[in-house]
Amino acid sequence: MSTNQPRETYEHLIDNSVRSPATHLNRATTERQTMAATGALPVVDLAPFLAGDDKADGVAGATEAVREACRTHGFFRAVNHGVPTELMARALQLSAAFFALPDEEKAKARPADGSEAPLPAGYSRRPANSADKSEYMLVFNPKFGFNAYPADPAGFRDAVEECFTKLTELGLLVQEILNECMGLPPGFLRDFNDDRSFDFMLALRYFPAMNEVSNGLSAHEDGNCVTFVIQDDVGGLEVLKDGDWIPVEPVDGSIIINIGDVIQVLSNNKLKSATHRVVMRKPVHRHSLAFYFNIHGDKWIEPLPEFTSRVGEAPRYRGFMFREYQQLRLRNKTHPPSRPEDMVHITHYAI
Ligand SMILES: O=C(O)CCC(=O)C(=O)O
Ligand SMILES: [Fe+2]
Repeated sequence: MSTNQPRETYEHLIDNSVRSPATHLNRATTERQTMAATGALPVVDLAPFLAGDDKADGVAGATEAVREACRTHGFFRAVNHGVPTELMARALQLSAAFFALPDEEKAKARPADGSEAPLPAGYSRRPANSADKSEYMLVFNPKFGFNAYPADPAGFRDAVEECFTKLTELGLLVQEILNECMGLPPGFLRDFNDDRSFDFMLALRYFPAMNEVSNGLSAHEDGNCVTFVIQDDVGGLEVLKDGDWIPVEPVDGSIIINIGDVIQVLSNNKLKSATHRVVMRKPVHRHSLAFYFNIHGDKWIEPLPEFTSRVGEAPRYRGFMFREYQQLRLRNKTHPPSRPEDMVHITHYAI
């Protein structure tokens, strides 16, 4: 994750989703959150947290629902999360319009060489030797000035930036909820992870299934703190749970949230960074937006005392600098290039 990574080496940092059936989500906040499943994925209503009052009805139940989902699946579907459905649909639609442009047009959305960004921003495509088949636009928090945008389609940049802002707010909220779920002192994660310069978002387009089924994105775990996925109505994202691949069905207006390796390590495996993948089964493109709520590369990551010495449990991981882990993930995917078995997982630091 150092600056000036050669262009071909950054794509696998991405461990990384446009409209869906007219499913109407129940907006009512129930006293006790249910673990009701759409497909088999837990659903959590975040409305109680957005009521702006810690004591709002439903906060305790929703916190418990998040804890349970992160413990059992590492994944959940969030509803009433504060990101407008209209914004998500607009961003996906404009993203699809961008990817439909000729390659020469898309290639113009590239930053000048020498950018100081943690990863090269702008348009790219997974190399031909990659098992994964997609193209994407990578953006950082607009305030750092790293981003390169296409001139067309009009409104794409605004939609992407609005999404970035809303997803950052959601990331901060989910971080607070996880802090509570993990029983940490109030504000611990907020102070520990107070730099937003490594957060990034991908607008992704996957290619139509070639035969009946094609690889979209190989099985992986996300290396960051928490990931947020907004997907169109095509489907293909799947989560591994107890040996079975569970489909993450598209549901209009919902956002998929999953725990990454950093939280799994900090919690000494109490919360789970689940294996997931994208499998293309339809002869159409798939679009998604994946937002990586990350942590600064210089942070030292190790299991917290709350989950080790204070409870008499052995740490399951040795400590590491986040940047080092990210670089290992990159390098092993590209030298030699790109076989799923070359992927470095968090087990690299397991004790
Ligand atoms: O596109 C998706 O639905 C998921 C992407 C993903 O898993 C990732 O980028 O890490
Ligand atoms: Fe992922």
